[in-house]
Amino acid sequence: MATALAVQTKNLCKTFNGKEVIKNCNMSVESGTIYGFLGKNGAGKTTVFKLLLGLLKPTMGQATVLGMDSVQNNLEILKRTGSLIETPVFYEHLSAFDNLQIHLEYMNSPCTDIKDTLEAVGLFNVGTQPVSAFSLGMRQRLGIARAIIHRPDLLILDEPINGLDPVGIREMRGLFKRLANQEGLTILLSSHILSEIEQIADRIGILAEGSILQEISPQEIKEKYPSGMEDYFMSITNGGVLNE
Ligand SMILES: Nc1ncnc2c1ncn2[C@@H]1O[C@H](COP(=O)(O)OP(=O)(O)OP(=O)(O)O)[C@@H](O)[C@H]1O
Repeated sequence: MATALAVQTKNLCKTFNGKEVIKNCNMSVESGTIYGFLGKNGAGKTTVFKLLLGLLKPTMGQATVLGMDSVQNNLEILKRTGSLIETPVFYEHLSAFDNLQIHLEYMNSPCTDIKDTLEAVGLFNVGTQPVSAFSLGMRQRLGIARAIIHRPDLLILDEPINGLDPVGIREMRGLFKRLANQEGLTILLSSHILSEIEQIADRIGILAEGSILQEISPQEIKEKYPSGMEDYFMSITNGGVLNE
């Protein structure tokens, strides 16, 4: 039986000012799985995320997200997707609760369990304190809460564990796994923390200079590189040669 794909790109290309940043990028993300997106700084991960969300238009090629074309159906895609891209922006003078409420109104979502969502991301007892008083990690947690609160089908998270302490990283890992395994969400996330991607991802995509070099499971990496993810990453992004 064919597996449903939540995300598929075909020869996706994006050029900025004559510079080809995304080049014939072909990726496939199966529904209900966690896909870890790896690549060096500047490889193009955030650009791919923006193309999937319809926030950028491809120069060539196509992205299909939840069965829809990223350009023609970008509003519908945005409705059914939760995302955390770059530094999240909030209404600074308002509380976490109020920020989420405004987001729900904007998304026209019937969801009302704001308190539960705040608890799920570990924002207990933040009460009426304004977001301007939040630490970096608290802002990241609120960004994740905003991405999940309207019950999306797809989560696109750009470096979601940035700024989180070890407890927060473990909590978010548990949350993402629960959302994928129990609620069937598809999660596409990037991180530079290889061990985190290894622990959480069902499948890993390696982006280098705008193209997908390989899509592979953590299990396959373990078999091919018993020395670990770091050696795998160094080798694959260095043309198959290990950088000593
Ligand atoms: N709006 C833009 N205009 C011009 N160049 C851009 C624009 N957005 C991204 N780029 C360039 O595209 C390349 C890829 O950037 P991108 O942010 O997608 O990489 P990344 O893989 O997410 O990097 P990092 O891991 O450092 O976050 C970089 O060279 C960047 O300078």
